[in-house]
Amino acid sequence: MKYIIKFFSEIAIKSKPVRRRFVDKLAENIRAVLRDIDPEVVVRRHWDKLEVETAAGPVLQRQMVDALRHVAGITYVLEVQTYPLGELDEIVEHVLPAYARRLEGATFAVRCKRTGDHDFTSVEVERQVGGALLARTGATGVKLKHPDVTVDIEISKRTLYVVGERHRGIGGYPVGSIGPVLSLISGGFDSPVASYLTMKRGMRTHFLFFNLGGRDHEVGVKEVALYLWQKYGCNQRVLFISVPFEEVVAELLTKVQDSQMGVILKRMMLRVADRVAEDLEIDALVTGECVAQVSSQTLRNLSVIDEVSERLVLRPLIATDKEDIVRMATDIGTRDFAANMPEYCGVISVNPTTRARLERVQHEETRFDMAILDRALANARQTRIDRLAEEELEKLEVEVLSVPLAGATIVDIRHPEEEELAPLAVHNTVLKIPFYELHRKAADLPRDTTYMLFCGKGVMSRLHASHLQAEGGLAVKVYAP
Ligand SMILES: Nc1ncnc2c1ncn2[C@@H]1O[C@H](COP(=O)(O)OP(=O)(O)OP(=O)(O)O)[C@@H](O)[C@H]1O
Repeated sequence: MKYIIKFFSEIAIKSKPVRRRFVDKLAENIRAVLRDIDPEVVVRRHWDKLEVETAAGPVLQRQMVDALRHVAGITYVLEVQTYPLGELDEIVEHVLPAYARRLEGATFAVRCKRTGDHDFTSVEVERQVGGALLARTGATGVKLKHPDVTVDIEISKRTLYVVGERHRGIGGYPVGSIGPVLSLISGGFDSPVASYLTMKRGMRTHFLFFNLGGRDHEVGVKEVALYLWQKYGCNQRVLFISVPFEEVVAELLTKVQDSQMGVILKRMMLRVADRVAEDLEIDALVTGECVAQVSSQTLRNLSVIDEVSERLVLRPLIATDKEDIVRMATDIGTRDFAANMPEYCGVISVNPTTRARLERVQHEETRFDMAILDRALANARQTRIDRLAEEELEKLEVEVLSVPLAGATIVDIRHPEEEELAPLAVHNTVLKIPFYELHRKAADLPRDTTYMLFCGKGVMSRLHASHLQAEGGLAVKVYAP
């Protein structure tokens, strides 16, 4: 099977060298994503498109299309058949089998895109193919505006491309083609969506989490970061950095006026983020803040917060309605994480200020022992995101087996969409509990059996297994075939 990858539309206005750089990056990302599914996959570069060729079977093909639909920088993935270009009537013979079934009872229009020198025009191809399809299929008629089916043909020099299914991509820029950012992620609805948007716009997005107290919260945030990276990150190397902030919280609770606490906590986060970013040579920070979403998210407060950072603070969601954010979270698959995120201890003012005054805030901060920030930074844990699970495993002994144990119950923790694409074929009893529900449902699982967690790549399952084991009570192993 061949696929044609249509670029993001903004590429049309780029200079030649910039265009080449973006296209190279996109090709590299596509290779990185598809190699996991088909190591033999071939990706070819053309000026106006990329071509992907695979000899994999239909199940893997579906997985490949699904993966491509989440690679930033792609507007369309077209399934195509290619033929050496012959005469006009030969074109008809190639198009007919690809469209006959879909045209049954439908209106259609033929669209032909042609590059190279030929002794016919695109319009002539459209007329000839259209006439033949009308005469030889069950189509009800030609309709140039809003047809039920568009018959897509491309002719490039001596090659004919007959386009079958067309899948919409997410658009944006290839991840890694724009500079890196450090995203402050807290696992609610907003910050994962903000991180997705920076990834989609081509920024290599590293994750920074402040642990305010609560292992469950940390595991939950790691999971959502890992999910975003696996689905949209194109295997780019990124870091997950976890900074212990319990001591900061304790200091704030004892030293700072209640109404100023929220703003000061965010200033403490930005101070640390700024230093982490400096070390990593990252120019911008990202947060999920949105003006007026909660009463303390005022422009005044945000500018007082920003005052401590030397770096640009990007807020991709600043003017987005909450319902649109939730819709985006649903579309990208992070909604369920947010809805199931374990409660965590935060610094919540009973009556937060909405008009922070810089002098007042600075005065409050004189009582705060800034050495605590140095300690938090010194104790930060920085892990390559693809190694998160190994790091968790180092802390605990969780057995990883490549074959299921007789009598064990396999828990398939993949996202339902992923599970549907490649159902698990084992003889054991299989429970389907998506990872975002596992924590909640684990409490009700009978204790008299061994559970083997399974996920596509073996990362999420390791992360969860060590977490469940740490909580005690369940006999858990990892099934990683
Ligand atoms: N514990 C944390 N670790 C990292 N970043 C955080 C943390 N808490 C808040 N932030 C950052 O500050 C922003 C605003 O914080 P706020 O408390 O309003 O977020 P939230 O409601 O906890 O979570 P979210 O923004 O993910 O919905 C977040 O979007 C996130 O970028």
